Amino acid sequence: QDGAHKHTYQSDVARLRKIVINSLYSHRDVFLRELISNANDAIEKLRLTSLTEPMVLSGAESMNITLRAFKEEDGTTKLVVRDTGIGMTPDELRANLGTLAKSGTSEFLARAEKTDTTGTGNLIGAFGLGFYSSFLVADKVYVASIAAKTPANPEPVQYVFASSADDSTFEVYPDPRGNTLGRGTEITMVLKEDALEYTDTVKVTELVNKHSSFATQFPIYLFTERTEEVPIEEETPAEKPVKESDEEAEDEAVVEDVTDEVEEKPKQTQTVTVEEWVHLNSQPPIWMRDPKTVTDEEYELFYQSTFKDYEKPLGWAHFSGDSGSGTAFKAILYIPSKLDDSFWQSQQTAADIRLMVKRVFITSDLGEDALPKWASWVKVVVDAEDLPLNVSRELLQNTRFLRQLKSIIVKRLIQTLTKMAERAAQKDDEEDELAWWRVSQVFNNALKLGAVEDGKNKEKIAPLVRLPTNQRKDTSLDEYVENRKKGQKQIFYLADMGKSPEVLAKSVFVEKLNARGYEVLLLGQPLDEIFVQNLRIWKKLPFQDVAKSGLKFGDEDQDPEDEKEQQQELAETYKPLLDWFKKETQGAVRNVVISNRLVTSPCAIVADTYGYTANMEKMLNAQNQGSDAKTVMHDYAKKMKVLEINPRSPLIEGLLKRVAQLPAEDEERDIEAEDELREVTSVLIDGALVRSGFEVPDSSEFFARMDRILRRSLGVSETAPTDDTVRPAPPVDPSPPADDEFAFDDTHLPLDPELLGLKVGEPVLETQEAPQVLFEVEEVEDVVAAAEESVPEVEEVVVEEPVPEVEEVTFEEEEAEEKHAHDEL
Ligand SMILES: Nc1ncnc2c1ncn2[C@@H]1O[C@H](COP(=O)(O)OP(=O)(O)OP(=O)(O)O)[C@@H](O)[C@H]1O
Repeated sequence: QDGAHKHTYQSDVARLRKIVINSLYSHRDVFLRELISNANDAIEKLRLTSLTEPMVLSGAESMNITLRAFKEEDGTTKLVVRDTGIGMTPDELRANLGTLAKSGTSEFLARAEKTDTTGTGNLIGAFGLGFYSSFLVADKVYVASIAAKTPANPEPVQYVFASSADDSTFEVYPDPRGNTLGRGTEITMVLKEDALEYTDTVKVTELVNKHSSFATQFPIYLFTERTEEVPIEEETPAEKPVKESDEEAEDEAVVEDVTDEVEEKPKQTQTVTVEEWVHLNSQPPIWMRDPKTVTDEEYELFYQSTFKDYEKPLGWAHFSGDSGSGTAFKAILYIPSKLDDSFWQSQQTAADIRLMVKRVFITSDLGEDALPKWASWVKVVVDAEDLPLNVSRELLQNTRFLRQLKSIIVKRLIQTLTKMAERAAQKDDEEDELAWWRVSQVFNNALKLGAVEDGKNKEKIAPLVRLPTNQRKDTSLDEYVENRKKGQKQIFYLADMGKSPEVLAKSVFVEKLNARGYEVLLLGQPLDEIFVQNLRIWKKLPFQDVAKSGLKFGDEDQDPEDEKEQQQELAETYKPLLDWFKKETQGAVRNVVISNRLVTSPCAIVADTYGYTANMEKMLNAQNQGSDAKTVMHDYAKKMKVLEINPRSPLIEGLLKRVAQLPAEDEERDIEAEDELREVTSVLIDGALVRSGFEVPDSSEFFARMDRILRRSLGVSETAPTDDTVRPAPPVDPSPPADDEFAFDDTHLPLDPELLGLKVGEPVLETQEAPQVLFEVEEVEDVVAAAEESVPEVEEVVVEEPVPEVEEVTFEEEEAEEKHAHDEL
C-alpha cells in the first residue's frame, strides 16, 4: 500500500499470538467475544470523553456495534466487526496492536507456553486475549480506524493496520478508501478456509447470545440477507361505481365477495432479497429486569462477560432500593469463585464496582477504599437513577449515595452469605451445600478478617466463619454452642499457627477434653487466634484457650466426694515431687501443679491466665519490634507458665519414688543420685515444653543432656570424649577459578519455582494465605462514619435487632489491661 510502514511485532505479542493460535483452536469462538468487548470499551471511552469534550461525537450519529459477513468477487470471505467508538490514531494502532503494555505479561506468557492445551480454560480466563484472537479464524486481518475528533486533532485521518496470521510483521498505512467510517474502528477478517461457519448468521447470532449478550449496553446489529417471495404488484383496476344506498352496498358486498373468490387468479410472485440489520441484544439490561424473569444461566453469563471471569460465580443477589438520600438504584452483587492471589499481599484492594447512571456506564474506579478490605473481592453492578453523569471521581466520592453504597453493599453481601449458609444448613439440596462449601473454602479467612476489622458487623460476620474441631471437619460458632455439653460455660480452643487440625487434635492440651467428649476448636490458620480473641465471647460463652490455666469442664461440682478425696490424697502424696520440681524449675515456670487436663502425657506446660501460650509467643516473636517497656512485658508474660504433672503417668510415679528415696537433707546426701534425677527432671521439663509447643531455651544443652541419658542407658561412659580431630582445609589457592573445574551441573538445579505456582522475584509467603495484616486490629473508620449517616433502606431487607455494642479491645490494650490486673493482684 502507498505510504505503508512495515513494523515488527514486539516479541511478547509474537509469543502471545503464537500461544493463542496454537492452543485455542478448539475454543476459537472466543474471538467474537473479544472483539465485541473491545468495541464496547471503545464506545464507552467515547461516551465518557464526550462528557467533557462533546466534539468527539462528530463523525457518526449513533453508538453501536455492527457485524457483517460477505463474499468478495475473488472468492474470499470476510467478517467485519465495526464500532463507532473512540477510534485510534496511526500511532495508537501501532502501539495498541503491535505491543503488549500489560504488566506481568511476560510471566503469563512463560507460564502459558509451558501449559498444554488442556489448560486452555485457564488461559482464556486468565487473560483478555483480546484482538489477537482474531487470528484464530483469519489468515489476514485489517483494522481500519479513525480517531475521534478533538481540538488537538481536528482533522483525523483513517488509517489501516494490516497483518497476516503467520507474519512477524504488520503494516500501518493511510486507508486508500479515505474516511469511510466517520468515527470508530472496523476490523475486517479474511476468514480461513475452515472458518467459513462464521459467515452463517445463525451461528453468529448464537455466539453473540451465548457470550456477548451482556457484554455491552450498546446495540449490536447483524447484517442479514434472506430471500422472500413477494407478490408482483398489478396495475390497480378501474374504480367500481359507487353504490347509491348503504343497504344496496351491503347486499352487493356479499355477492361480490363470493364472486371475487371464484374469480381470483393465482397471484404472480417474485423472489427478492431482503437486507436487514437485526438487533441482537434487544433485551433490557439484566439488572433492570424483574428477577423472576431472569434465569440462573443469564445471571452467570452476565457475570462472566461483565467481569471477564471464565469461572461462574458462586452466588449472587439482585436487589433494588432507595437510599435515604433519595437515590433509587438497582444492583446485582456477585460472589466470585476465587480470591485473587494479590488479596493477602496488599493492605487495601480496589473494589470491582461498576457504577451506572440510568443504564449508562460511568466508572469502575471508585477508589481503593470503596469497600472494606475484607469484602473487596465482591463484584457489583449498580445502576443509580439520579446521579450527575459527568462527575469526576472526587465529586463522585463526595456524593452521599456513594458514601452510603459501601454499607449497602457490605450489608447485602453479609445477607447473601448468611442466606447461602442457612440454605446449606438445611441439608435438603446438594447444590446449596456445595455452593456454601465452596464459598467457605475460598473466603473463610477473608471472613475472619472481616470479623476482626469490621467492628460494626463482626457479630454478623463471625457466624459465617467455619473452624475445624476435634469432632468435625468444621463448625460455625453457633453450631459449636449448640453442641456444648451440659454445664459447659466456655468455648474451648487450641491455637498453634501452621499446624493442621489433625496434629492439633493430638496435642496434650486436647487429651482430656477429647477423652471426655468435649469439642475443641483447632486453630492453625494465621488469623484464627486473633479472630477468637477479638470476639472474646460468643453467645455468652467466653473463649477458653485450652493451653492456658482456667480450663473448666463445667461439671466439676458433680465430682463425687470420693473423687475429691482422691484429689486431696494425690496432692499430699505428690507433695515431695511437686517441691522437687519447684526447686528444679526455679525461674522457668511460676508454679507446678497436679494436672486435671492430662490423660496419658506425663506433663505439660500451661500458660497462666496472663501468660503467653506457645502460639502467642511465636506470633509475638515474629512481630517483636517493641519498645523496652514492651519487651519487659513480654519477658514477664513469657514466664507466666505452669508446669502440670500427670499423677497417673507411670513416669511421674517412678520419679516420685526416686525423689522420695533421696536421703533427707540432714542425712548424708547422695550427690550422684541427685544429679541423675536432676538431669531426668530437666529432660522431662524440656519434653513438656516441646510437647506444649514452646521452644526449648537452649537446644544444645538439651541435646547434651539427651546424649548423656542415652549413653547411660547404653552403658557407655558418660565422660569418654569423642575423637574430634578433622583434616584442616588446604592452603589458600591464589589462581582464578578454572572453567572446567566449575562446569555447571544442571542436573542438580533446584525445583523451578514457577512449577510450584510461585512468582519469581516476589517474596515467598510461608503459607499461601499468610496475611500481612496480622496485628492491625482496628475499626474501619469509614464504616463507622457510614454508620453515622442514616443507612439507606434496601428492599427485602430483613429487619435485624440492633446488635449490642461489644467493647473493642486491641491486642495492646489487652496487654496493658492484663498488666494492670496483675499489678493490682
Ligand atoms: N475497537 C477498538 N477501538 C479502539 N481501540 C481498540 C479497539 N480494539 C482494540 N483497541 C485498543 O487496542 C488495545 C489492545 O487491545 P487488546 O484486545 O489486545 O487488549 P485489551 O482490550 O487492552 O485487553 P483485554 O482484551 O484483556 O481487555 C486496547 O487496549 C485498545 O486500546
